[in-house]
Formats: sequence, structure tokens, C-alpha cells
Amino acid sequence: MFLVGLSGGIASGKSTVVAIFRELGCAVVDADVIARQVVQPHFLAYQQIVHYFGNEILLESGEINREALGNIIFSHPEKRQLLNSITHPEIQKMMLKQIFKYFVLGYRYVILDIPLLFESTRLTKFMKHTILVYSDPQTQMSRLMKRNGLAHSEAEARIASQLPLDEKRKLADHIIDNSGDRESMRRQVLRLHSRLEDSLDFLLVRLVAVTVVAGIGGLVCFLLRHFFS
Ligand SMILES: Nc1ncnc2c1ncn2[C@@H]1O[C@H](COP(=O)(O)OP(=O)(O)OP(=O)(O)O)[C@@H](O)[C@H]1O
Repeated sequence: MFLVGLSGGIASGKSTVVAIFRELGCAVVDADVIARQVVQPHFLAYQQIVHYFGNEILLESGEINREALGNIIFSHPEKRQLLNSITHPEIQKMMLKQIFKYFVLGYRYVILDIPLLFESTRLTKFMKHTILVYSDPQTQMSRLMKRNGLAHSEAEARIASQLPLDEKRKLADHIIDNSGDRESMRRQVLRLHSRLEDSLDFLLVRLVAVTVVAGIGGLVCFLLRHFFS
């Protein structure tokens, strides 16, 4: 099995592309969904957040008020760091669990849908392949304005706060150009999926896993024979 990182820009079409990969039966780990899960009550990160940020960041339901927390970390970088140090290890653990599950189920590759994938080489170095869901600036702007009901200047500010898609293009192994219609995007996803399925990259991890399991099995047999003979 191998890991495929997928990212894009705001409203470039990541969710739309991922939905097609899912339809094709692919394994997808969604970092955004996991980030929301780990701050739910009963998770370790939730308890730590309440401990450090106080009850005032809770809604009446007991859930964390993400907007209130967002406002706090927006104006206090040190608090953002604290929040990241609480949530990131929990997110990574949950992602690893899901990746392991897909490995056991025999998937050839797992897509990791990670919003800030290309902003950090720490993440990309774990990926065998990276995919950028791209759309040209005008299309991205008009889809964002339409989807979120934003004025041109508001949409512009949101796009400008991210690493430009043209920069991310240089870092990606594969580009899905979502500037056109859905059918054209779908065709690109199908092509890429067949390429990834046909790739033999998955064999390496399987080979390592089989070798490790065989090694441990051999050692156990040897020890059992040694102690019971
Ligand atoms: N090829 C396409 N043709 C027309 N509309 C599209 C196409 N692809 C995506 N859209 C629409 O554009 C909007 C943005 O797409 P989507 O939500 O998939 O982007 P995203 O990258 O996941 O966004 P974000 O990260 O901001 O949540 C949606 O309203 C979606 O329905």
C-alpha cells in the first residue's frame, strides 16, 4: 500500500474530486473530518482544550464552540500553537489508525485529503504521490463567490490568504484541472485512479510487512522450540 496526498485551494473542487474517488471505491482519510472528531466530548483533545482554554469556549450542548476558539487563536499566535500541540498528535494518531485499517483491508493506495498538504514538506515526504485539485483563478473566484455567497472582495481576500494554486502546482506530482465541466474532471480522476491502481508501488510495503510478520513468526517458533524441547 502507498499514500497519496490530495489538496487544493479554497473552492478548487477537492470535495467534488474526492467524492468521485470514493465512488470508485477508493480509501480516503479526511483530515478535516478527523480534526472535527478529535475535539468532540470524550476525546483526550477535548479535555485538554477545556483545561487550557476554560469553560467559556463551550456551547450549551457541551461541545466546543469552534468559532469562539477560532477567534481566540486568530489574535493570539501562542494560543494557536498551544491548540495545535493538543490537537495535532490526536489527529495524527487517528489518521494512522485509519491508514492501518485500509492496509489490513488490502487497499493498494490510500488518499489522504489534507487541506495544508503543500504548505509543509513534513507531510509531503510521507506521500508516494501528491495530487493538486486545480482550477484557474477566475473559475475559483466565481465558484467561491457562488457557493459562499461572497462579494468579489471577500472572496479575493480568502484566496489571497492561501498559498497560490500556481505555487502548489510546482509541488504536486499530479494535477487534476477542475477549471472545466464536471465530466472533464471525472475523466481525469478515472485516468489517475487506473494509473495508481496499476502502479506496483504497493508491493514494497506488503513485502516489508510480510517479511516482518514472517520474521516475528520465525522467532516465536524458535523460542517455543528452544524452551519446550
Ligand atoms: N467542475 C465543476 N463544475 C461546476 N461546479 C463545480 C465543479 N467542481 C466543483 N464545483 C462546485 O464548486 C464549488 C467548490 O467545490 P468543492 O466544494 O468541491 O471545493 P473544495 O475545494 O472542496 O472547497 P473548500 O476546501 O473551500 O471546502 C462547489 O459548489 C461545487 O459544487
